[in-house]
Amino acid sequence: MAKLFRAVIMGPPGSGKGTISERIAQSFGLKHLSSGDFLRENIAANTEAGVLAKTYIERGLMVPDNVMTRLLLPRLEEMTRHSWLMDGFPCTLAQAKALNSTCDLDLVISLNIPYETLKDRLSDRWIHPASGRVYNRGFNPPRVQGRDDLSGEPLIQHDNDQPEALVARLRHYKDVAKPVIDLYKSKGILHTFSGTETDRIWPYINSLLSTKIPSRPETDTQHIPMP
Ligand SMILES: Nc1nc2c(ncn2[C@@H]2O[C@H](COP(=O)(O)OP(=O)(O)OP(=O)(O)O)[C@@H](O)[C@H]2O)c(=O)[nH]1
Ligand SMILES: Nc1ncnc2c1ncn2[C@@H]1O[C@H](COP(=O)(O)OP(=O)(O)O)[C@@H](O)[C@H]1O
Repeated sequence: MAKLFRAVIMGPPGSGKGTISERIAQSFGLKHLSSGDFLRENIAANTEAGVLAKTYIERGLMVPDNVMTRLLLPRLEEMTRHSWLMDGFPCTLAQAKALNSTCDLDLVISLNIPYETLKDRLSDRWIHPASGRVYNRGFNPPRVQGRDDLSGEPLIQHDNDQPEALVARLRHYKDVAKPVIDLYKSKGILHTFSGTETDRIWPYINSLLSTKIPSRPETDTQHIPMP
């Protein structure tokens, strides 16, 4: 069996982690894992961790490190047969250290996007809450305005995507991400991409990954379901 590939994508809110992760998953057949999706699944299933996490998310707070690691690390340990790309975890140094003790990462992608760009994107971000599907009126609009493409259900905007809340979220991201980025830099696995447009950044990420993972064969395009 080919060697498994394990990668993490980091970046401030709105930097395009979700958008780029989907492209990586499609092009290279990695499983796209998202901390936000794991949390939403646990909340929907009323698990102990989900009930606890909900109380933080509802208040716009980060979920405590021990809840995140208890939730995610066992799921990652189970993934012995698939290469994966994790989006949204680790967020803090404590999470990164816990992940380190569970697995060896091959690569970390860090997105470096100017504040003005983030502000513009997020103030125009529309979300389908049930699935986490994300739209942007200019970049990837829904087929019918205000409606999810697959379910037809209404799209919503997050209060914390508005400029006032965004400044605080970005400051917080910078503070907590810095030691994580430094850790991965010191391990020699950090690759930083800067720019204002996902479509301009993507070719660089694509060619970096092409040197590390074989491209997905044309015929093998089916979606791999979550375990
Ligand atoms: N205009 C524009 N919008 C983009 C571009 N790339 C992504 N977006 C949109 O910007 C918003 C944020 O992108 P996401 O992929 O959700 O970013 P994220 O880093 O996962 O964000 P968080 O989930 O908040 O951490 C979405 O509405 C995207 O559709 C781009 O190059 N240009
Ligand atoms: N690694 C993490 N550590 C702590 N909390 C997290 C983590 N990932 C996600 N969360 C929590 O889950 C919420 C939803 O995450 P996500 O879907 O990535 O969206 P966003 O960051 O855009 O709100 C976050 O606002 C945060 O409260």
